[in-house]
Amino acid sequence: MGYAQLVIGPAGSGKSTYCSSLYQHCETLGRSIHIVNLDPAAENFDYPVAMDIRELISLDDVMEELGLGPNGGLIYCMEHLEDNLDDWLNEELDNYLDDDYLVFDCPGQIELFSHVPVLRNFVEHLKRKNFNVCAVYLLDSQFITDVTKYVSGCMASLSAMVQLEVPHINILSKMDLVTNKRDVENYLDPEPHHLLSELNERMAPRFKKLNKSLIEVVDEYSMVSFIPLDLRKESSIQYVLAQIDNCIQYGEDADVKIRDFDPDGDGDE
Ligand SMILES: Nc1nc2c(ncn2[C@@H]2O[C@H](COP(=O)(O)OP(=O)(O)OP(=O)(O)O)[C@@H](O)[C@H]2O)c(=O)[nH]1
Ligand SMILES: [Mg+2]
Repeated sequence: MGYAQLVIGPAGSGKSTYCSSLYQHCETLGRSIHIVNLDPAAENFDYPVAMDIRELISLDDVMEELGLGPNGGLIYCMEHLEDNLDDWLNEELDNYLDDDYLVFDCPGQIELFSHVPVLRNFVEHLKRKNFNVCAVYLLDSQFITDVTKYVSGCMASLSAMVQLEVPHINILSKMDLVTNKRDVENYLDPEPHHLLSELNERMAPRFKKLNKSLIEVVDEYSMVSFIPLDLRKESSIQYVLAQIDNCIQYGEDADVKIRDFDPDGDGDE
């Protein structure tokens, strides 16, 4: 059984920074973790890259040879990855052991988890390879400065959740940029009524019915809950990681192993 986090979220929401902080955190703990770059456009990394999509395909080549723009080029690269799950990805995964923990740093283009099936097929593939997978959706804390932004961020997260069908954790990133902590409280686990009245206040009266439906959708999926992440604090990273580990049952199996392991070798329990 392997373990995997798929780190997704809008462009610039802090996915790669989260990955590198997570790597450092685990390194301090002496815990093994491997970060995989799935962004064919990424150039600089603050973490050791365990696997790299750029070894399979380069965005620059695609743009140049096929005359595609950056976003079309990215979709092309990701579809190429999809076509190569059985060979390239499997070969790469063969380098890892059963218990390994992989973190996939994804590109930020929203279409990858809204309407293109690439990531879904990627996740399905990992599941078939016996990985417990969790989607980790990062939303920039600046989204809470405006309720309309916040709701659109929630909808994007929801569409990822519906598309991917794996356990899903929402994180509010860049908490160091939030000056008024009380503002945040209202958005971590918000009251639907509260959100609705704020939306109504913010938007023209003719949107009232739409607002109500939107909030109902978000509420019915009961997914609007965010864990705040402040990368300056080890305790914050630790808390987020514990929630994710719990979600993919990491550690539970390890406990079983430790219990099953009989150091005396006499077989008595
Ligand atoms: N203040 C602050 N800035 C952050 C934090 N995390 C990321 N940033 C900044 O936000 C910008 C984007 O961060 P990235 O980690 O590259 O975001 P990303 O989600 O990987 O971006 P894409 O891969 O392009 O979608 C960078 O300038 C980071 O320095 C944080 O916790 N606090
Ligand atoms: Mg990135």
